[in-house]
Amino acid sequence: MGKCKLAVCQINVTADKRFNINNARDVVFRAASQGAQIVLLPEMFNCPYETSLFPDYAESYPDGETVQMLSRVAAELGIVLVGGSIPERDGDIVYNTCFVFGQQGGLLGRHRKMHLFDVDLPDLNVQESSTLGPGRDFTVVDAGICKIGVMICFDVRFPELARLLALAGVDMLLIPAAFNMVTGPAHWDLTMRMRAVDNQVYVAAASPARDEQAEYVTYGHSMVVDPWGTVVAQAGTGEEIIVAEVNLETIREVRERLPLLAQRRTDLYDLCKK
Ligand SMILES: O=C(O)CCC(=O)C(=O)O
Repeated sequence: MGKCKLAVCQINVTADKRFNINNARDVVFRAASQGAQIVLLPEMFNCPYETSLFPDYAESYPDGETVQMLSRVAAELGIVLVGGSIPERDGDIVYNTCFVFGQQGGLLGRHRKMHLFDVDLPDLNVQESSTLGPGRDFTVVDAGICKIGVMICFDVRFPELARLLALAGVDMLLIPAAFNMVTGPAHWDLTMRMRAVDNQVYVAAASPARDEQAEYVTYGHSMVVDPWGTVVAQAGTGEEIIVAEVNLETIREVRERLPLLAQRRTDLYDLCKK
């Protein structure tokens, strides 16, 4: 069973789309120079996280400048690039989409955020569905060295999705995300670690760096969690690359000693039968 190096890039995101694209490119180069074979970028890395701005920053596949950059950089560096997310326009609908490119620059997968972040909390009202449409497809990417399941931010709160991806055989859940100063301190570590423990997979989440002046202040603290739930790497709040080794043997060992997936009582779980 194999090992690989995963880099999670916590990057600055500004109102300047061109800056964001160039900065992401530079940071991915730095991550690859540290030996990373798989590189993960944050949610909405080419656009401030403001629902009203998503349509203005949106672009289409394959002609958009951000996706073109991601494909070129993946090929140039010979890495698997899990390109965070960007607003993607398809006809009349804008999606919150993660494009994954392979070592030759080809598209390996595309995840459109399934669960839109519509919440009304004290000090936080976000209605993604005011400008975005929800995705419908599960995204499992065969990256050669390992199988990757992709979820975007709020998707992580739905254990069903992570479980379906685990049952489909993924070794890691890669999550472009942008928690905030209300839900981040309360739930970021807990949720990421829980999805790893539930499913005995690696979990990595990439956040934009924190900008205190932004309308939506992101939490930061990008992290990598191993299948035992241990946080093996974690960023602070500024721009930072964290690198971790992913060891597929660790997944096998944890599952052998604590066989959660095998001990599920699927014979009892169908409530409709009662
Ligand atoms: O689930 C959360 O607390 C944050 C979700 C979020 O920020 C998002 O989905 O963009």
